[in-house]
Amino acid sequence: MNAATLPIISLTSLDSDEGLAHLLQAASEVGFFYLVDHGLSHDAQQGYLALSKAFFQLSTKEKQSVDMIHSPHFRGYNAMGNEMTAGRFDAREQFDWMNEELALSAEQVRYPWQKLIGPNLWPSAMPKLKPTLTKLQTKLSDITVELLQKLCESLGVDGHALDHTIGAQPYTHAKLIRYPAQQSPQQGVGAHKDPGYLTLVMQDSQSGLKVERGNEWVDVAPIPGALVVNIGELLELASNGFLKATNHKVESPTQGSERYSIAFFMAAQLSATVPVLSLPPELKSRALGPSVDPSNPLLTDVGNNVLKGRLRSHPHVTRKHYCDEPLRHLLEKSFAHMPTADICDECRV
Ligand SMILES: O=C(O)CCC(=O)C(=O)O
Ligand SMILES: [Fe+2]
Repeated sequence: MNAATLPIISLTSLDSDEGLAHLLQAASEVGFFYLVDHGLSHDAQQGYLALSKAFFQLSTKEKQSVDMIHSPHFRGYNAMGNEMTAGRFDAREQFDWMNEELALSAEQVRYPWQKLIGPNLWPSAMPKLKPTLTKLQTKLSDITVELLQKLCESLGVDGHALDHTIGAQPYTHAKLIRYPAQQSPQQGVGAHKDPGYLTLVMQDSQSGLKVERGNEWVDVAPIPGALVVNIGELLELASNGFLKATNHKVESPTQGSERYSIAFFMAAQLSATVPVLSLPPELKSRALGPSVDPSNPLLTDVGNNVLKGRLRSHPHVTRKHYCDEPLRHLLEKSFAHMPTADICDECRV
């Protein structure tokens, strides 16, 4: 499969039954597609990617001033070698931001996922980063909310069937990402599924993103102006496995040219539990349940499903902020059904 055969969906085509049928096919058979006519122009995307490049060109000291190690809320900068996927280090540096919020006090934290709530870290050396990325977050959030409603319609349920899990605004998490060129192909990010409802990826002109199809890894080559969409674990759960959260990974570039991307993850509110939608009979009989992987159980309680990924991806942040009592005990309760040390090998949760 290549760029020509990965489905291309126009957001403005989704008012018609034909458009919805095309969407349903892409989301259920592939779990990955290109989105066009979404309102974020190619030039605007290039502007955001250029800003991202400028961020990564800041001095090490400036980037370290917003290092994620300072944030129990998993926000900020990660240098190369600070992220693990599928038990191996990823060859990428990145800057993460989420909904801008106030942190809860220690007494208010009853569940470990509540530690995800908090402020972002913004570098003082780049004052325009905060307003620009906040604007992008709003735009991408609006696109995903509209797309989620269209996916519900395509499944034959009320377009607003999942709105109550989102409330006034979804949980959003975004990353600026730089994959430096390597001597030989390396794990830019290892094979994984995304935890939320939907992910949007903006890519520069450098390939590297690959999606699993059968036993093959196929390229998701950049198409100018198109956003890449993939289905996350929460949507696989809500559709009882009818829609697929597909494994994907990024291979580092090798020919002297680095790769930039921006990934945007949209989920229900962290406090929500994702319902299983009542699909019409013709789809219900083909929804065979979500995938079962003992090392990666899909959790309908959104906060835990999101936290599971963050704790495993950034073990240095986990060790610094989550391994001491009383949080360690709460973590153990939240993930009691998972194998020991699957979340954190330091505190053995
Ligand atoms: O950089 C990309 O193209 C995709 C990144 C990704 O899959 C992720 O961060 O979850
Ligand atoms: Fe991903």
